[in-house]
Amino acid sequence: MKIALIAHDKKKEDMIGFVTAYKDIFAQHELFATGTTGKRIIEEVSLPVHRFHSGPLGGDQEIGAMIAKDEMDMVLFFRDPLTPQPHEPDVTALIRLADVYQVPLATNMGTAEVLVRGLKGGFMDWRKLRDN
Ligand SMILES: O=C(CO)COP(=O)(O)O
Repeated sequence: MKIALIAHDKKKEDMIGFVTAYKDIFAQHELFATGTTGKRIIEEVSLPVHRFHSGPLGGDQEIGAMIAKDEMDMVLFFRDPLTPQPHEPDVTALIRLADVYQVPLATNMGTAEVLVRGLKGGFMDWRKLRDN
């Protein structure tokens, strides 16, 4: 599966801890990330990650483009709801596209945990349901 990993600055420690905790699962999938999030995962968790631009420079939109092409299977986006983001429209657009295409999207660690465990269990039939 293709999984996008994105974390706002104040959530990056959480993302590193989360990916480390579930490294055995993530290692079996193809990982994509916005620039700084991806760099930290590569350096601190030692997993291969395809890095896009940093979020404020278009990374969210690049991941959104993959969603629009039906090339992304899951998005784990640890948002910081307490800090204004200069690229808030891009963040909103990414979440909107996930809803348009019904791609599983977590915006916090609690939901991400359920999705990743679901991934391990093979609970990924949403395309079959969506495309009926
Ligand atoms: O801003 C982001 C998502 O909106 C994340 O971007 P970085 O991973 O480059 O910090």
